[in-house]
Amino acid sequence: MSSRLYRAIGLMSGTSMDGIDAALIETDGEAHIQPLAAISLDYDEAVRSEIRGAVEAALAADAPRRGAPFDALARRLTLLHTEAVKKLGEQADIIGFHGQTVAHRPDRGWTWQIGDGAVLAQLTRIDVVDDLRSADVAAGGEGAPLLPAYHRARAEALGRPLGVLNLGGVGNLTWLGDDGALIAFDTGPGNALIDDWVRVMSGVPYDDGGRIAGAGAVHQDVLANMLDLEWFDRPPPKSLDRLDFSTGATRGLSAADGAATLTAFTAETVALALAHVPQRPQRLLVTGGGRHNPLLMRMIAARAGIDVAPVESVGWNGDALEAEGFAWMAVRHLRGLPTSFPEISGPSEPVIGGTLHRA
Ligand SMILES: Nc1ncnc2c1ncn2[C@@H]1O[C@H](COP(=O)(O)OP(=O)(O)OP(=O)(O)O)[C@@H](O)[C@H]1O
Ligand SMILES: CC(=O)N[C@H]1[C@@H]2OC[C@@H](O2)[C@@H](O)[C@@H]1O[C@H](C)C(=O)O
Repeated sequence: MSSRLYRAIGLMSGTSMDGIDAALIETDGEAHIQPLAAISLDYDEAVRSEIRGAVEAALAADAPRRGAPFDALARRLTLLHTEAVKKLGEQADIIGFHGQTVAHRPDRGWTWQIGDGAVLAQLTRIDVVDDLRSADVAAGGEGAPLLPAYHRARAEALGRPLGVLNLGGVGNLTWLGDDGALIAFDTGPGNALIDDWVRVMSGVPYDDGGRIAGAGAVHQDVLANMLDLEWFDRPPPKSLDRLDFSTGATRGLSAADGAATLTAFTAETVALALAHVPQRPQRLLVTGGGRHNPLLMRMIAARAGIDVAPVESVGWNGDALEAEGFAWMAVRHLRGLPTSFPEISGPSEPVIGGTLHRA
């Protein structure tokens, strides 16, 4: 018997803090997945800087808490997510609302995304599932990454072994073996360090096309120092907070050399990640904003010794994939199906994540 199909909207505002991706899919929360529409809504600089402030304030927190600066920002972000739903302009049965991560501390027993699901449900008149990570952490998981389960569902017909690499603010890898095995974990900074560096050194939000780094030279000594970290050897499951890595090691370099060195570092973290999988993937499909950086893509191919291609090469939309994944998870929540898994984020058993807010 076939399951009911839902029209589901997913809303993702990632660790790059650049805006909201919204996607509409038709799905049963299992193998039937039909992407229908997608839009992005960029944050203006005032919102970005407010989020950066909250992320820094959250660093010192012992636990998620209310109060300044989080409550005002949460209200503002909820309104912007409502706007994103309006911009998408589609009716839906359910919204999967990720929220803006301000801190991710599974080692302290919590992960913290802000945004108010109950208010979003009232304003959009659509039921909302939010807080999709906390139950996983409560069950002993990392709370991230979650998307690999969606990659598995989307990649059913693709050849194995296969790698899917997300280059957002933070990077994460999904490895699908030919025997049905799956290994997934955060790899290191995606674009976060490159973004942080060029914002301070060149006054731009990101290194468009890798052009700043392309004019510089990689400082091998600095790179070697940055790579000398026990974290890379640690077996999965593992996940990262956006601020777990910093640009401190490149201080003193020119804008171009620093960008080149941080781009090489990011590529090396992918090569190191591939050491954790038992078979080299036939190819690495790249999603997230980093696939728009040709220098980063070339460096990954060279340093990891692997064919690299954007996910568009298999017909996926790399700007919408995360939002689609949270739409799919919201439907799984409604159907009582798990949204996170021991082989991915490491909970003791499959977990149904999320909190449902009725419109
Ligand atoms: N044309 C481009 N050239 C270089 N880099 C780009 C380009 N376009 C986007 N990016 C990079 O992609 C980033 C945004 O990526 P994405 O939207 O996948 O992040 P996210 O959704 O916040 O990530 P996360 O997976 O951490 O949640 C930008 O901050 C920038 O670094
Ligand atoms: C805590 C948090 O927001 N983590 C994000 C972040 O961005 C990329 C990487 O770090 C990944 O672990 C996760 O997002 C994706 C969507 C995931 O859960 O699969």
